[in-house]
Amino acid sequence: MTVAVYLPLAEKTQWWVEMLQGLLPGWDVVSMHDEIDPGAVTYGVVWRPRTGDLAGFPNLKAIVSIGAGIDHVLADAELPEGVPIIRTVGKDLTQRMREYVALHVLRHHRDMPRQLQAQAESDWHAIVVPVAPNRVVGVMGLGNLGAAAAQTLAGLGFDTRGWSKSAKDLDGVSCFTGTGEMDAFLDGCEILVNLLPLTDQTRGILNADLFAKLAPGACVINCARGPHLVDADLLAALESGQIKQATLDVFHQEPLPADNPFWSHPSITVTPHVASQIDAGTGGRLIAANLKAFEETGTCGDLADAARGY
Ligand SMILES: NC(=O)C1=CN([C@@H]2O[C@H](COP(=O)(O)OP(=O)(O)OC[C@H]3O[C@@H](n4cnc5c(N)ncnc54)[C@H](OP(=O)(O)O)[C@@H]3O)[C@@H](O)[C@H]2O)C=CC1
Ligand SMILES: O=C(O)C(=O)CO
Repeated sequence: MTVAVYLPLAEKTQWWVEMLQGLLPGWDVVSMHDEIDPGAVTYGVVWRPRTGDLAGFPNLKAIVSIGAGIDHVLADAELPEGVPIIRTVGKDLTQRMREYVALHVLRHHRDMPRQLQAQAESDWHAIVVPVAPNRVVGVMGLGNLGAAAAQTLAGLGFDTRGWSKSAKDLDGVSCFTGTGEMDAFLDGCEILVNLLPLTDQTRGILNADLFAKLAPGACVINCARGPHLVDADLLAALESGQIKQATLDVFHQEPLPADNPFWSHPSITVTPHVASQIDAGTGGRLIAANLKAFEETGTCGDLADAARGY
């Protein structure tokens, strides 16, 4: 078996090649940054593949996304049809996202940005906020990450809501389903967390119309994909006060260009796509396990649905 690996940075790709080679004895693991024999490649392991690379492998059995999302694979305009896509999910990734969401929800809940501003002004400004059960938080997307994040927030005592495409039943979380229940989900929501996959249905979902349905002065945390957000609508909603604060981990263009106004906006916290980053250690083991299972059985537990988009 030959596994061809691609990440935009050649150095990082090499790091994954070495990790996977150690975990897949007897297999060949190569970098797509090097010259390779396209006919030998049976598996592609990719993050943001270059258009046409995967189409150049005539014997491809499956494509592995180095990540939970598969939008970056589906973005390849020449993606070979019908080749299964395996995503990478696991408990370390879920744990990391739980931590990120808890950190930023608590930060907004306790109004830390205002508290830090007071400290900078040597101002003994005691901010009293509602207790968590009186704070409505909502999580969009109740998959591996969203469900875990919502249950973490419920465990902290928040009045927690979740929204997904199909009906869910999660302990401590009020679940809303589909477009029909979206307005009820958003109504009165004070802190909104986005953990949806990027699809044709969800692109641009964080827009002026949605912001207007939240509680006035709500906070928004986007830790899914940059194109979920209409950037100009967020800036306008911050200007009007409808949105008080935002935490953004993902962006239309990554790395976020130095001249992007988000960097210096007083009400925006920027993190560089680190909410739940996969490392070659944990991720490598998950990917190697999926590749071995797929090779032996023709399937594995983490198959994505390309037609659905996630
Ligand atoms: N910033 C970071 O570091 C990371 C970001 N991510 C992002 O997080 C996203 C979510 O990951 P994960 O939890 O594993 O995804 P899953 O595929 O497990 O879950 C997706 C959830 O979104 C729901 N959903 C999809 N489309 C719609 C829609 N149109 N309306 C309502 N709900 C919808 C699904 O509903 P249903 O259950 O009914 O199908 C499901 O509950 C990834 O796609 C990726 O973009 C992932 C990892 C790290
Ligand atoms: O797993 C994903 O989809 C990611 O965005 C990893 O950073």
